[in-house]
Amino acid sequence: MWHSTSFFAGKGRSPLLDSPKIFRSPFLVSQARMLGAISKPLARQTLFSSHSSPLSASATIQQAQSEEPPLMDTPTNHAKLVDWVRAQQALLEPDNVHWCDGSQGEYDGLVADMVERGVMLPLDSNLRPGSFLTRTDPADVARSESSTFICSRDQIDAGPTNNWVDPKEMRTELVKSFRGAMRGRTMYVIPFSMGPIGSPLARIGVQVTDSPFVVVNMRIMTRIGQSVLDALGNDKKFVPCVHSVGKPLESGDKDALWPCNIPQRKVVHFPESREIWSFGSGYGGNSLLGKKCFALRIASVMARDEGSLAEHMLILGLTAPSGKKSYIAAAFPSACGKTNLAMMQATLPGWKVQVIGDDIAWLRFNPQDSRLYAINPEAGFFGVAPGTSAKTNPNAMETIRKNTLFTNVALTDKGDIWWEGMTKARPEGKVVNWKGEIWDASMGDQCTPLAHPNSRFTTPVDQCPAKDPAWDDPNGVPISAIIFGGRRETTVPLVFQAKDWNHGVLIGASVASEKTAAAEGNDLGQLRFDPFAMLPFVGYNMGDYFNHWLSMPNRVKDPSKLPKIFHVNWFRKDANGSFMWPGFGDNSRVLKWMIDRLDHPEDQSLYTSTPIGYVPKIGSLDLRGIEKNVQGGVMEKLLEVNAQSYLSEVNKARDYFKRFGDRFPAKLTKELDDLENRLRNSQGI
Ligand SMILES: Nc1nc2c(ncn2[C@@H]2O[C@H](COP(=O)(O)OP(=O)(O)OP(=O)(O)O)[C@@H](O)[C@H]2O)c(=O)[nH]1
Ligand SMILES: O=C([O-])CC(=O)C(=O)O
Ligand SMILES: [Mn+2]
Repeated sequence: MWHSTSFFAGKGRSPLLDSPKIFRSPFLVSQARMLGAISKPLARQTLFSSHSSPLSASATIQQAQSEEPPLMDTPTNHAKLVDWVRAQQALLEPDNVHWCDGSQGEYDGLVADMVERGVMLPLDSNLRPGSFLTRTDPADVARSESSTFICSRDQIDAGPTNNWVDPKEMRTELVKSFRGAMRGRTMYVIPFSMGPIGSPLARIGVQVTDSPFVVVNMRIMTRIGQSVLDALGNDKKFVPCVHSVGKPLESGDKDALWPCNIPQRKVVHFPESREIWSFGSGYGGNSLLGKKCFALRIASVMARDEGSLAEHMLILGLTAPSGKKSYIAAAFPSACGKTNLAMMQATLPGWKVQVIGDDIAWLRFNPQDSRLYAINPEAGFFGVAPGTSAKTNPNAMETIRKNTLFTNVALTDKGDIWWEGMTKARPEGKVVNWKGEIWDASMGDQCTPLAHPNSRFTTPVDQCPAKDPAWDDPNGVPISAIIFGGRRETTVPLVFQAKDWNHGVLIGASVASEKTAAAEGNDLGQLRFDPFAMLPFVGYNMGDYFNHWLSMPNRVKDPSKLPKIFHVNWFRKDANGSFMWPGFGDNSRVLKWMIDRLDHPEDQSLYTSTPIGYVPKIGSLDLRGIEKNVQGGVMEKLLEVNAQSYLSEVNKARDYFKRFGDRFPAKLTKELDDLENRLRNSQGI
């Protein structure tokens, strides 16, 4: 039963611990077996000296020759993988090595251990079964863009938007940081698949980590374990990923609840050898290496080389009242509404939205039908908690009812979670905020916000009541429309459509947004360019990335089948600072307009042609049921295109694009010139 006092002590006794299941956990058995199998034959010194540096050994992983035959007891006969794991063991010097099999027993065992140590707090088993709260170190709460590096051989290939360090120098620095980094800890080996196992669009990675918290999160966010090793066979390629919290334990040291090493934190990518090294942070975007590091930074490089795309996009299935289904992908910067749009409960009668993915899309052309097919490489949602409520996102609320890992949210005295925006009023009674401070109503605004603005939930897609039947279709779904968007208080209308593909690429390249809490920094709310919502995630020169997008029409037999491109802005504000558009489920009205445009491209009652693209005629948006919210000129304002303001946008964009030098495509300069001319003509200047 629930005892609130145990929470406030920070060491809730898990209902799991009372279950004899834990003590018979197959995890412990398998761990013992693996430890014996792996660590015994490996004398650290011999191994270490057998490679001049395990880092350079892994750099040449594709050519590496195994110097010893694969050990019979490893769960794989993939010689290069075994060799690589041994090299990491030699470098990192963990006390134990555990190959993750991905089983429920393994997960339960790791969770039980973290509960016992107070790292994870079990929530009330009736209110929130199988769910836990973790509080991170207050300095480790978001992606750290200043310590994220793309270490291409030549600096120009990382481009002006990425941090770059010479790869040789970086490798020397990494050896310094990583040598002995796992002393006193267990090294977990996580084989993971991005995309349904066996899908032609899926790719495999193997992450070693000393964080059991990362293991349990990876099990929700990706497909992990033995089935992945089976898919890898004896010689298929994998992306090697090394992660350490960067806090080795010497004997007698007491471990921190959230070990990390902020001063030395770095998230490093080697695009040519397709490797990832992350040190010092346990926060999701820095430590779940399948997500931003692999599925975007490394995968964008692979996509460039293969003629496909790896994008920071949600994928949704939209069903019209006629039953006709379309799939839409949308790129918005971090914390700008992807999860909400993907899980939306449409307020427009007869329309239904279902989710395929909420953050990342891998897209590839099918030569047979010239259409772009997308998969969600992930298996879970790592969603922003604040603002999520039964009103704004009922599907998310239903998804997180059970088996969910919460990070940096507030804890109520009922043993449930809370965050700003979940309910209008704060919970009654005592609440522990994300820093562990106790708050009650008598304290007013102290200890606020109660949940960190970038607090998150980790939860399986499979639990989402709005999951699309094709969400894990190994062949992906055909995309009809691509949407770009950002958080813009002014200037940018609710929705407009690109005139053609190249104009659409300019629209993607010009995405700008007010900064959110998803990345660290003191510049919250400031406008920054975030091309394609990929600024922190492109693994190569962004100028080349623009070119790659421009090349898409040449890659298909029938370019008329390319998705149509749109831009949206849910975040326009009025003079009082309130959002003008109701947003959330009402965004279905904008999706419907897009489908109307696709179905009836010649119907002039649907749009006005403006210098920035096609904007809806007011009457063409279905506003039944929300007329009151948008009366008194609100719709006119939301759809207004102010040429003066847009000319100043063009100037800012021109200035921003200068940094790409001769890697900036001439075709985009032409698009920008054309846009400027259209705006000037409309003004008679
Ligand atoms: N006003 C308004 N706010 C929205 C809308 N959609 C989402 N938000 C808010 O924007 C914040 C972030 O939304 P998410 O859907 O989690 O953003 P995301 O793009 O998935 O974020 P990442 O996971 O960081 O990539 C939340 O606080 C939402 O409540 C909308 O249509 N209107
Ligand atoms: O990567 C993360 O930490 C979370 C996320 O989705 C984003 O920031 O876009
Ligand atoms: Mn994201």
